[in-house]
Amino acid sequence: MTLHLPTLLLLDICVLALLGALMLHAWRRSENEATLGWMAGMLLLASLGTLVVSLRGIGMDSLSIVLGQALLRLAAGFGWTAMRVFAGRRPCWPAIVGGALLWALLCLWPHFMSSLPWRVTIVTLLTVLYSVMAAWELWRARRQLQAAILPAVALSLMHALFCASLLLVDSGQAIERVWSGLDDSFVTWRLLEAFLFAIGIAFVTLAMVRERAEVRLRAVANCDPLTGIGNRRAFMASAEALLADCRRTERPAALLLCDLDHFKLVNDRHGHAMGDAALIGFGRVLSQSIRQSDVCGRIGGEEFACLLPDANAAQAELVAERIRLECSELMPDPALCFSVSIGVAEVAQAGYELPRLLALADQALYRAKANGRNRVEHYAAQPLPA
Ligand SMILES: Nc1nc2c(ncn2[C@@H]2O[C@H](COP(=O)(O)OP(=O)(O)OP(=O)(O)O)[C@@H](O)[C@H]2O)c(=O)[nH]1
Repeated sequence: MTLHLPTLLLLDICVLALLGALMLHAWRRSENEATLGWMAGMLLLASLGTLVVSLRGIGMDSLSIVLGQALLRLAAGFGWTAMRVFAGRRPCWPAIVGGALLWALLCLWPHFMSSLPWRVTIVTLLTVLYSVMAAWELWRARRQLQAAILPAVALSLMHALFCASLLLVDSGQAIERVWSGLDDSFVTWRLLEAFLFAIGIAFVTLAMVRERAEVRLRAVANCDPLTGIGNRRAFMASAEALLADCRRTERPAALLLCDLDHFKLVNDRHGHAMGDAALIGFGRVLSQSIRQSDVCGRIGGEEFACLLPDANAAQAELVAERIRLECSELMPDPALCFSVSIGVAEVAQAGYELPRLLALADQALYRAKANGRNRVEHYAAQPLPA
């Protein structure tokens, strides 16, 4: 099959420009997510570079060769930087413009300018280099990227491989034939591959940016902004899932309901900033006192909850006692009498229903408050104190 080169060039220029404009729009809408800005730059530069390259043959050969290829190398530098900033690294300007500069400098050398194999070799090597660098930027940061990066890595490596293999079989002879008037499908296939790569990498980048934004939004929606531990919504969802797992595997579980004592006094006497610091400190004590398999959260103003799988009431009371003791050491001023009351309930009494477990733990908490605060009580089916 032979593709019509002028049609392909026109399509390439228009589609890249359109994609670049759409990417620019996505960049502005995403509150300036830098990856999209660099990707928009890559697409627009690629469109412009292709336009300048296509001017060859109408009396502007030198301009087309030097400027067109320099713009395309700059586009490759922008594409690499899009992946680099997505991976959390800063743009490196010398390397971004390095490819285009090297190209322009080599073009000052008449022997290089007159040698098509040399020109094609350098252009291809620079493309391969930027593509491999883009894949490497993503791969080295893969554990913290919170998005599926494999499509982008695979696309970049396939692009590099394709260009490298063309270099091995051609070294510019096909281009010579095309521009001297002979039709050759070889160059059109190369152009088509670059075109498809640009479209593919643009969509894959959009998907990566979107996926990461969703993961971050979900984390924000589930996190209590003051203490940094889970909020009520996150606690309820995780605890429900954990309880369902315990029910399925017939494991015990216990729930701790913690309420800071006389917290209104802390705020009234020492100000809200001190109250906030106490809440932050308690959140830290709580998350450090439990195992990784447990879940905890701030479920109200000064109310916190923990679900402990594989623990009965006696084991849960030990954990609660540890939390209570650590809490009493939180405040530097002993006059503050900063303490916590904790109610404990277990699934042996409440069953595997979270609302029932919370209700029984709440009754135990009420008993702890009524019996003088700064203590741990577990649920007992006795009448509550008045
Ligand atoms: N600083 C601060 N205070 C909060 C926050 N959320 C809730 N509070 C305060 O926590 C206090 C809770 O007071 P109460 O419900 O009367 O309970 P308490 O004073 O702890 O008394 P007991 O629970 O009976 O020991 C209120 O003064 C709330 O304003 C917060 O995010 N920061």
